[in-house]
Amino acid sequence: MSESNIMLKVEHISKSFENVHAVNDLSFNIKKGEIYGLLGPNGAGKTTTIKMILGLLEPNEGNIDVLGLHPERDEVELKNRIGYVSEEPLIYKSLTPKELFNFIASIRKLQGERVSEKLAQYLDSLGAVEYYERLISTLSRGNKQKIQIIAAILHDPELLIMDEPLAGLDAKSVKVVKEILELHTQRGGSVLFSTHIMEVAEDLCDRIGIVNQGKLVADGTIDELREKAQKLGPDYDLEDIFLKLTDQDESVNEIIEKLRATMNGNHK
Ligand SMILES: Nc1ncnc2c1ncn2[C@@H]1O[C@H](COP(=O)(O)OP(=O)(O)OP(=O)(O)O)[C@@H](O)[C@H]1O
Repeated sequence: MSESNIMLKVEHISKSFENVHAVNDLSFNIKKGEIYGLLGPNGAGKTTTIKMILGLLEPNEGNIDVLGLHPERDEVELKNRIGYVSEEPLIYKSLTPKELFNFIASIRKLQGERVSEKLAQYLDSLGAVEYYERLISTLSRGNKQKIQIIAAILHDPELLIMDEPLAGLDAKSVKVVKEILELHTQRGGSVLFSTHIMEVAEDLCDRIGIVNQGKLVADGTIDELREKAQKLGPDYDLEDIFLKLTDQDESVNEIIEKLRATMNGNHK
């Protein structure tokens, strides 16, 4: 694949907060039409990585190239060409979805029948029509998340960046969002998303980067990671390799044993 097909290039980035090494020498890239998942346990450094890609945090070291742009220097152009779904859907609480989409349409200069048709279709597919004119602050977490997803994708961004996008969504909405992402990549769009759930990454991603303690401990297609897992033993699957690479395999059993011992002790 040629260089021009690389939509995001992250090279050796690091970020520390006082004495916490949140991200440590992390590199990966995303190609055109690809869904790339950053998979890691809580606190692995996924959100910090995403914030550096968006220019919301400055890396201490390393380089980031997003669609040929610099995250901080080219902030305005970047905003027009990417879509972002944050971990916490807290934006524009004092508006209704209708007001929010009117606002987005005006700042992004989105007009015409095609945009209205797409918006109506997204709202309908995600069951959001019924709360279209209710204040966003009064919506449930999952319903706020749906509005945030539509807001991020309505302008057909070349790169969609999503931090735990399926958290809080019901099964039907998860299916619809997956379909929206598939259609987005079929049209040549790319997606970066973070998750701590292996099944979500396996189901959705063309490639996965496994992150642990700020480092990329594995990177590859599902098949490549599956091959890696099988090298560990005949019964190893993707979940096993994820748990092993993120040091969660043995520690969880120890934690459960200690928990049981303490709780049972308390009842004596
Ligand atoms: N502003 C900050 N100040 C201090 N430490 C921070 C800050 N932001 C993140 N960290 C620390 O950096 C590490 C990585 O956090 P980050 O939010 O990137 O992880 P994550 O992989 O997104 O986790 P989760 O799945 O729980 O959202 C954690 O130890 C976190 O406490």
